[in-house]
Amino acid sequence: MKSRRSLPLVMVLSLNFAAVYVALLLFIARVFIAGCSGVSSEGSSGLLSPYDELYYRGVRAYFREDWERAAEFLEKSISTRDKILRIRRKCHSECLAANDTFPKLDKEDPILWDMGALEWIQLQAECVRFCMGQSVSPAALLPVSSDIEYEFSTRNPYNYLQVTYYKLNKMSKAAAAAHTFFVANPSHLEMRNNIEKYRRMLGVKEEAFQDREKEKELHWDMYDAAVDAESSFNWAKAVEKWTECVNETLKLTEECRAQCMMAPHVIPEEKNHGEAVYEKAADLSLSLLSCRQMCVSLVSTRPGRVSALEDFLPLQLEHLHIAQFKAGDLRGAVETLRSLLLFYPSDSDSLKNLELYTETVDGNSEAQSAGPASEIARYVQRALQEKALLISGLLRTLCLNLCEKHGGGPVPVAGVTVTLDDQGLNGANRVLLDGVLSQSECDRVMQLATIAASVGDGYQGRRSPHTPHEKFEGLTVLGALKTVKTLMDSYFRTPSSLYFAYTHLVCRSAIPGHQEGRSDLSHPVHVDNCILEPETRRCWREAPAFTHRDLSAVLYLNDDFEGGDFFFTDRDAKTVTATVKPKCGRLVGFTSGPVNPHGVTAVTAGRRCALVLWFTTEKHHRDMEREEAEDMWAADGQSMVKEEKGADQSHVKSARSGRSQGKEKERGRARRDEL
Ligand SMILES: O=C(O)CCC(=O)C(=O)O
Ligand SMILES: [Fe+2]
Repeated sequence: MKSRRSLPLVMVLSLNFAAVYVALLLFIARVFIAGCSGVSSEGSSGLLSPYDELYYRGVRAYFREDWERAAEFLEKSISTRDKILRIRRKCHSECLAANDTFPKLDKEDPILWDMGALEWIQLQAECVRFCMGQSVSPAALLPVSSDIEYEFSTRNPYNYLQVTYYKLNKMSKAAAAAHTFFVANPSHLEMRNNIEKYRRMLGVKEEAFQDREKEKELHWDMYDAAVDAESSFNWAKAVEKWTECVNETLKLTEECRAQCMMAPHVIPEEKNHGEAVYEKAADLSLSLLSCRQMCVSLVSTRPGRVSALEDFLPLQLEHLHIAQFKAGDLRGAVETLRSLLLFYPSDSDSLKNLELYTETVDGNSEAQSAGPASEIARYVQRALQEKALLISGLLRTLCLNLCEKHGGGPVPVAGVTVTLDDQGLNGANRVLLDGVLSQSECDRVMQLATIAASVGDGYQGRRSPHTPHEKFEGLTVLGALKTVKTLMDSYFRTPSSLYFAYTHLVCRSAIPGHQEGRSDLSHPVHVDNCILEPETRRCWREAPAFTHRDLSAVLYLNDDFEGGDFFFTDRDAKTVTATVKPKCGRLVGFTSGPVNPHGVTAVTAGRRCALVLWFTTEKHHRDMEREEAEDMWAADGQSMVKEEKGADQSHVKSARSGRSQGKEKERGRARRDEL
């Protein structure tokens, strides 16, 4: 007998331990969260244990070099996973039969569809969970980590098993494990060498080199057999093998899709958050649909290959109808061709073939009346429907972010009127409101700016960051301006809750004696939530821009100055599309993104003051400082505003200053500590 010691065993000892380790930590957390400390590897309750736990036990035993235990647990993890997947498949079909009214997309009201889909998903998931609960322990019902899924999908358990069986001197089992791993990892050189060595070992027969996962990939064998039969013109056999292959492919795809139901779909909790639930419902149904779509490429990818065989099912149908025609099964050929036409209804080759077949069978009414195979018809119908839903869902999600028309909602505050809308302002998602503040309110806020300036606000006496011809003062105003939020919320019909992101009062004063021949702007053209690149007309939604800003509002306080017009431009930052003359109580509101580049012309005389507000839909970006100040104000019922000392010009620099974003956050934190 040849020596076994020559087999190098370093190969798998270095195998993905890091990944396993990370996944192990995740698993421990999962068990901890599930509170199921007493999971028995044997499943003492008679229920199946979590296969990831069994796998970790196996891996731990492996690294302890406890080979008996390693083999036991690794094998158990593989067989338990198979059982659980089978049960899930069975439960899925049973539940589908009981809950088979998948919602149809309502084009008029996609939100209703999402809610319908959400309800359907929940019902189905609940049914599957209950069904599986009969044979699977509660811990094993929880989704496993993606690391573990990756381990199994790359057949890594067989990598461990190969060494384990070698150590246990079970060479045939080691050879099978090596082969099984190698099928999915054909460029693994060490495993190739190992297989060579096993082959040279006495006592290891050729049959030992079996693919233990073959059952899950039977369609590839059928596929290869069908191609073989075709090349030897054995049409009857080709028909048989292509038929088997089509059926197996459908079965595997359905099996894969059934698993999507259990992917970690989190049901929205914030029921009271109105529209946020709709968005989550949309996300949820989208993630389910994309998981199901992914199955098509998974099933069309040979083990060990990276890319899928394109159009796998139509390709098989194409081969099948030709084989059927050649074998003289005209009825079958017509039926298959009709199935193929479901995928590509206007494919000219298929239509010509159909014509040819029908001519050939002229008078054979039985063949003529053949329709598509019902199973394929169902499959295609559903796949197309899901694809349409997926595409419309993705478009809708994109649209919510990019192209949805905002604006046009009511302005529910007495005395406030819409002066100009999108049309009047010659753009999208813009509004000009008047009457938001009364003259006395404007005066009061203006006084604050004056007080702040006299007590030495951080901006006082400084040159404007944008132009040396103006003095620049700024101060944060907290507490007030809920009205602005109400107006913005209502007019722009924001789909989710709005939060104040940042609010401040900005005054720009002309410096006498510096106004000759000015050609600069008080505030250069910019976009509030991205970095505008006028040359390319692109806007980079990345740091240092305040990317979380969704809506912008500027509330003007006075008009006793010269210049200082607010204006919108095109993305070239040059073509002015609308101009707004500030005055007390006038509010210009707009979405903070690239459809609304804007700037301020030079203030050439006097002092121009405005409250500038930004809103976000991202809760974690809300202005804590403002909320806390508001709470304080509510508690002592005194001042409505809180002056902020040491404010710097970073706020008005908006998207262009790298420092400013960090500072805004930093200051937010510092202030909270002080409060
Ligand atoms: O003061 C204005 O009119 C506009 C200010 C502005 O666009 C900004 O601060 O980002
Ligand atoms: Fe701005």
